[in-house]
Amino acid sequence: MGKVVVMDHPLIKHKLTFIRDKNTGSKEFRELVKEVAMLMAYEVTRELPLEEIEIETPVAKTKSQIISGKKLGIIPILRAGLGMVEGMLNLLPAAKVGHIGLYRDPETLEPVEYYCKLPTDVEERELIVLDPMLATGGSATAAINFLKDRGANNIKLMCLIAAPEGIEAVQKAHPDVDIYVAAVDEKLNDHAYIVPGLGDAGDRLFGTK
Ligand SMILES: O=P(O)(O)OC[C@H]1O[C@H](OP(=O)(O)OP(=O)(O)O)[C@H](O)[C@@H]1O
Ligand SMILES: O=c1cc[nH]c(=O)[nH]1
Ligand SMILES: [Mg+2]
Repeated sequence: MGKVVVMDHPLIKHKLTFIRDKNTGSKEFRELVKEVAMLMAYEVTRELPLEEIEIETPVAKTKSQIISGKKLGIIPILRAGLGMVEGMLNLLPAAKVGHIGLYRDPETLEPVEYYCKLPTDVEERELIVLDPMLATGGSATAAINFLKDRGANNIKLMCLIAAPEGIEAVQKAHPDVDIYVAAVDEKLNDHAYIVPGLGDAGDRLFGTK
């Protein structure tokens, strides 16, 4: 079973409070989502393999470590996942970005695909799927299915807020995928919104209703 890593850093908790607040407008919301994604990138990359190279400082030759040629891919689930891309790229500038367009049908709650553009060598990359919200888990599960159908086999999922139901659904469908979240909330409401959550992440990022 994949692990679930819940961030416990004070900076993440602090910023998440203002992300949740309904009085936070789109500009600040976008900035905060970007910043939390950047802070989470630090944790989600913790296990990247290192290799030692020789360099010369102004004082002496020495051996020092770099990330060992691992190819990364970040995969935002449109739309709301887009809000996390810039923060990730700030720390992982060489990562390729693939996009999966999905929306959740408000009646059936089933994910509907409308776009998919991935790096050609997706099967060779370590992939991090981005979506602020993991509610029923239907969208994340479908996105990971797309990636696996195209040969990907090294996938992590990174979300801001998860419902217990969503974590359970992804773990059941994809037991090989580790899940990184800033918070696990209480439950889903009758419309499958996360409680207390932050509302509709896409609408708050982009100012739509
Ligand atoms: O876990 P689930 O029950 O599938 O719900 C989560 C999905 O719902 C939201 O997207 P939405 O459908 O609102 O699309 P949007 O990003 O375009 O707003 C969110 O960004 C996730 O992708
Ligand atoms: O709470 C939720 C659930 C799904 N999608 C969102 O944006 N928010
Ligand atoms: Mg939305």
